[in-house]
Amino acid sequence: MSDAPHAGDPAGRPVPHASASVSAAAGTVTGPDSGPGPDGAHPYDALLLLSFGGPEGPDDVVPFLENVTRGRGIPRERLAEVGSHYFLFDGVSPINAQCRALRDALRKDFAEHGLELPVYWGNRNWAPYLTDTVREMARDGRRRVLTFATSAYASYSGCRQYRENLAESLAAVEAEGLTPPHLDKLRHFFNHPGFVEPMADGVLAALDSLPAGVRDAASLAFTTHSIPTAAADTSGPPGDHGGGGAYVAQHLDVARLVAEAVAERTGTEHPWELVYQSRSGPPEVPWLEPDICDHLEALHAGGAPAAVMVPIGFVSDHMEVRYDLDTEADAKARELGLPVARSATVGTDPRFVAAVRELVLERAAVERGARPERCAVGALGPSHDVCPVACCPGRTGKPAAAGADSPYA
Ligand SMILES: CC1=C(CCC(=O)O)c2cc3nc(cc4[nH]c(cc5[nH]c(cc1n2)c(C)c5CCC(=O)O)c(CCC(=O)O)c4C)C(CCC(=O)O)=C3C
Ligand SMILES: [Fe+2]
Repeated sequence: MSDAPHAGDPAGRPVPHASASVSAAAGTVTGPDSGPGPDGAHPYDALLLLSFGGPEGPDDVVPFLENVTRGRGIPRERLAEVGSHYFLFDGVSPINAQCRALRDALRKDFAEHGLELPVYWGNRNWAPYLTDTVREMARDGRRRVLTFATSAYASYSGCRQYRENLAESLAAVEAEGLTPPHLDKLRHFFNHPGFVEPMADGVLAALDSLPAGVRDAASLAFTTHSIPTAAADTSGPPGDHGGGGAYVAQHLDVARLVAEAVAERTGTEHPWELVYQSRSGPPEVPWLEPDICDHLEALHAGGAPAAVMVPIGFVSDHMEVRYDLDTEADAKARELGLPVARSATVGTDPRFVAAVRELVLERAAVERGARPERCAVGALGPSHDVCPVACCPGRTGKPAAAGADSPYA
């Protein structure tokens, strides 16, 4: 935080220097555990936690899936299949409970650090719906709101689609005669140490849970949501397009960072690979591969004694993790006789919660004209604050808020 005045830590601990060289391997805490300084989060008057949403009972499942897939060309069989995953869990997705927990953890962290910034929560696909939340913020008189979307990496699905949802909600609230707040969006956080370090800890714990005889030679299978290769190739700003785009490059860097942190702490270099899961869409459309289940087969065939599945694509243990990994991929591994463990997602790890606060304070300082230190680990550097024109393009050219091509300047 170079230009912004620095209040230090109310607990009286020394304030560590925010640095990209902070060792993920040493398990040290991340950037500045900083208080807000006299400007607080000015010019922002609220934080919006924006997420995917999920059903919370059997009657919600079909309407939820209709919301998710409207106009997306998902085959009927795939929908029935995905619906059955939710019914296995009584129609309850874990994601909303996890968002409530994150919202509450953020409120607590902000309060503990003297940051007066209300936290709202809205979803793309299920209640609390984003439009209802934007209306509530308008009624509460919020004028400028910073959005934290629970999606770490660049892609249409993880970035622009959320920005399109923001634009739709702004338009809907405006049409009701209300003045909605101006909305900005935080930079992608994939390479923030508060995201990377808890994942490295998770891998160490998962390795420890494997039988001692197979632990040292276990492979790390870093896994994320598959997307169409065409969407991957155009992910991120135009200059990053092609060859898997920013989406693949960002995941590869996180995987490498976690693998290196694990090697440093165990003294053992585990072989690793980036693989994909939760493929959807018609079979003739190419999506990123290999699939995690095929990868487990290949590992087994190649003589790997064990594997850790590391869900770097997801911030919490929602359905993609509980079903696609803990149920389906786990069954595949059992069938093969391959010992596997699944490492933890960051969830409400205090380092991740603190990272959100740091990102909020960083962006607020930028908007005040300061040049704060921008914490990031790995080779790619901190991501852009404002998505440039043609960043993560969609098929429809819908208006998107919180970017250089936003009609809501
Ligand atoms: C990149 C990415 C993320 C990570 C970034 C982020 O977190 O945003 C993500 C997250 C999630 N995806 C989720 C659920 C679903 N995703 C679907 C469909 C799709 N996801 C896609 C991509 C992503 N998805 C894509 C390209 C499609 C095809 C349809 C389309 O092009 O839009 C479908 C439809 C059925 C199916 O086709 O599988 C469902 C039900 C849930 C909630 C889980 C819960 O309930 O706990 C979460 C967090
Ligand atoms: Fe983007």
